[in-house]
Amino acid sequence: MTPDPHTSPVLAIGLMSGTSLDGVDAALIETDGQRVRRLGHAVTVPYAPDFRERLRAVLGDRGDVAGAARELTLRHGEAVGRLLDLAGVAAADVAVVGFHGQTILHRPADRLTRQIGDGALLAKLTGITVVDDFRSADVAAGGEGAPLVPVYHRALAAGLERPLAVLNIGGVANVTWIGPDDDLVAFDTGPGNALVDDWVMATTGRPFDEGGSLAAAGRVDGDVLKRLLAHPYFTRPAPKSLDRDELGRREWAHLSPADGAATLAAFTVEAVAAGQDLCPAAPSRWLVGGGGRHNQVLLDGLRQRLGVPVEPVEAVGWDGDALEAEAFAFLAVRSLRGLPLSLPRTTGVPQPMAGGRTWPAGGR
Ligand SMILES: Nc1ncnc2c1ncn2[C@@H]1O[C@H](COP(=O)(O)OP(=O)(O)OP(=O)(O)O)[C@@H](O)[C@H]1O
Ligand SMILES: CC(=O)N[C@H]1[C@@H]2OC[C@@H](O2)[C@@H](O)[C@@H]1O[C@H](C)C(=O)O
Repeated sequence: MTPDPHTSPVLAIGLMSGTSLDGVDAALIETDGQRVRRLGHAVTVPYAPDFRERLRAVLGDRGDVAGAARELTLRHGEAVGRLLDLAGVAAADVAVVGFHGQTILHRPADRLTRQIGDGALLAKLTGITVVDDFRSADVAAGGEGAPLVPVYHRALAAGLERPLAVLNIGGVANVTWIGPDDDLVAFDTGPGNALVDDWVMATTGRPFDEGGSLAAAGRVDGDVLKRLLAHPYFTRPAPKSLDRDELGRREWAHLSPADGAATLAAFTVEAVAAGQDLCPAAPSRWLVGGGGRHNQVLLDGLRQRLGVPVEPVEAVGWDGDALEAEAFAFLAVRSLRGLPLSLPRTTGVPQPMAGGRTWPAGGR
């Protein structure tokens, strides 16, 4: 029987440029948009420091947004090229590229979210159909527009124990709770690495706290931590989402570099612990993806606070650096097939919501 091109598994590439502004992750998967048949190669193309600064300068939707969007798109085109070379796959064999873009503004309460990147240009550069603008439809319908990875986490986690929590510690941290009937609850827990990164850069000139060594040498300032956790975000019910710098009010400016790193790491951990109380039932296991899983202070803190196994996602054979990029490959296939990207309990959208905008390979 000939496979149905509308429902059979296809090769898809996902591209994610996250809130850490550190680079673009690209990943290849094979999926029908419901199940993941195969995980393929993945690459990261790091951004040079001057491009990071140009991206940082357009956060808040100001400055040379068009220039940054164009350069970002070129970097993404480069990532696709490298991934295809590595995988030994021809562009013509890839059905779609899921292009998340770079979030430069996220204010769902005002029905605003903006991811920059030029989908038409990327389709032209790669010769592959591109899906972008994943969050707008959800936000326009009254949803948070984030997180969107939960449906992918659920597909990947088929067969694992429940209730399961999949935690991503990127610039911002977000959790997917997967219940006994495969029901989902998701939200951003609070800070991930972005505050620590900015602090470590400002006080030591290094881009992040390698392994958590600076935090390990410091002492948590209980008063500062208490003030940080008093932010109204932490008592808001789920679903909820954050903009990168929404929590940054610099209460910690007077601390030593090590004490600041320790206090901000504790902030990330305590925000996750607060998030556990928003889950319908306490997860029996936490799987951690994103760059924060390399920070030992974060992982040790989570283990202490959560009291159940907390492991990097590699424990179940996933790639913690590629998970979000893979998710946007999966979501792009779902978008082409009209399947929902978000659900009432993942983004607060009134009904399961489709989304994404398609730029055909041939250009039109
Ligand atoms: N070896 C390491 N030790 C400590 N921290 C690390 C290490 N490697 C990466 N990180 C942290 O992980 C961050 C990058 O994480 P990741 O790539 O998951 O974020 P992102 O995808 O940009 O963010 P988001 O998921 O919020 O969109 C770095 O900025 C750094 O803080
Ligand atoms: C608006 C936006 O870009 N949010 C990101 C960010 O980075 C982590 C967290 O905040 C999450 O909500 C989301 O990304 C992931 C990929 C998501 O949508 O699931």
